[in-house]
Amino acid sequence: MSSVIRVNLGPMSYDISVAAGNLDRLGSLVSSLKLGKKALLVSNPEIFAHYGQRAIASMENAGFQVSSVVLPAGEQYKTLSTVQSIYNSALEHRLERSSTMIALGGGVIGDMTGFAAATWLRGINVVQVPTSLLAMVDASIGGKTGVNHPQGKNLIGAFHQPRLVVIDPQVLTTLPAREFRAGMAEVIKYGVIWDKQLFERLEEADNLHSIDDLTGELLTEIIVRSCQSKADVVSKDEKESGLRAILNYGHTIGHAVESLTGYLELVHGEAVAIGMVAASQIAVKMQLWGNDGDRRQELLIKKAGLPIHLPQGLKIDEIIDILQTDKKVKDGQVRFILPREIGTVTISDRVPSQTIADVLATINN
Ligand SMILES: NC(=O)c1ccc[n+]([C@@H]2O[C@H](COP(=O)([O-])OP(=O)(O)OC[C@H]3O[C@@H](n4cnc5c(N)ncnc54)[C@H](O)[C@@H]3O)[C@@H](O)[C@H]2O)c1
Ligand SMILES: O=C(O)C(=O)C[C@@H](O)[C@H](O)[C@H](O)COP(=O)(O)O
Ligand SMILES: [Zn+2]
Repeated sequence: MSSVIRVNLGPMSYDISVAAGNLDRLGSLVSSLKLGKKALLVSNPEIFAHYGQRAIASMENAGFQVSSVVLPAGEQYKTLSTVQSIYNSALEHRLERSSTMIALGGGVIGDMTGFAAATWLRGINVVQVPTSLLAMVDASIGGKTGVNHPQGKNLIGAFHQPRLVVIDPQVLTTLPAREFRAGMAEVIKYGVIWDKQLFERLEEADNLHSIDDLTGELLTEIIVRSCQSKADVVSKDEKESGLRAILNYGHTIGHAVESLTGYLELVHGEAVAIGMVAASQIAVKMQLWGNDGDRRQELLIKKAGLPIHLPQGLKIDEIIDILQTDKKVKDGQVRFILPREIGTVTISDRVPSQTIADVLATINN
């Protein structure tokens, strides 16, 4: 099964192509964009070892001159100094304004490559080739690019849309199970914020722990529905002036927890799962939604083997403090995305600090 989802942004519109075997079609897919002939492939050691040569061969067969740069793996390396290595490589290989950076990897590689492309020569092309479930359903789409600051997650960045997103679900066979589960957190997010039918499809599955729990058809359906949800939202509000903030469901607390644990204890999707549990309980306390929605979400999060409690050793005051660095803060008010019913959320800047503290205490280990 193959699908093409369109992100509609006027002249900056682009396709998300989802099909088994797409990695070997990368060159011909990029060729159809009529970009310059030089390309820089950015990856990390493990992903490059699995898929780098296939991606390069496909690009070269389509007539591109391809160079590559391999960055260290891990969220702790999503920094300006790692991006510097991409700039160095772009300089060494004389990338031009018509050239293309190819991000082959998870969200960390995607965010950094996107940011390098947004800033090199004041902006060159980027094609996203996501290899983790999380990057396929979320990070590769929508043009949020950037790196972490020591004081907070994704504080440095730019909006820079890809020219194309190329998804090959077959590469998920080598993705570690923990990373698969992390991707499921963002999938569940779409079910809660936008796509009730997706939520119900997930509820029907016996297990969501690993790729082996799903048929190939269900996996593709989950990827395509998630990409469609993100494309719908981004097409309506590219730069998060309103609606797009709903994609941040679970991220207010999630980012705080990631940042406070130095990006070493939890992966992004796990932190988002904890953040969704917190946001849901806040919504229950504020009588925005009932216990049933909260229970159904928690069941799904558990079914995906994701955490529902804060990691040990975090101080609630510190979490509340760091919420002030969240990008959604407006006039000093922390904004939360809160569920109302499965498939519908609301944005609120009226969550009392005591409610946040009470909920954090409840989910503290
Ligand atoms: N820009 C956005 O809109 C957006 C959206 C969501 C998340 N993000 C960002 O994405 C990052 C998280 O992305 P992630 O979960 O992909 O983490 P990641 O990029 O760290 O990848 C997770 C791990 O899986 C490995 N991996 C990836 N694909 C593989 C494959 N096919 N086979 C074997 N190993 C593979 C990677 O090497 C890495 O060790 C965070 O920095 C988060 O902030 C950005
Ligand atoms: O695309 C968006 O918009 C999102 O919020 C998607 C999130 O899953 C993602 O983690 C994003 O990077 C968070 O954005 P930020 O602006 O809070 O850093
Ligand atoms: Zn996220």
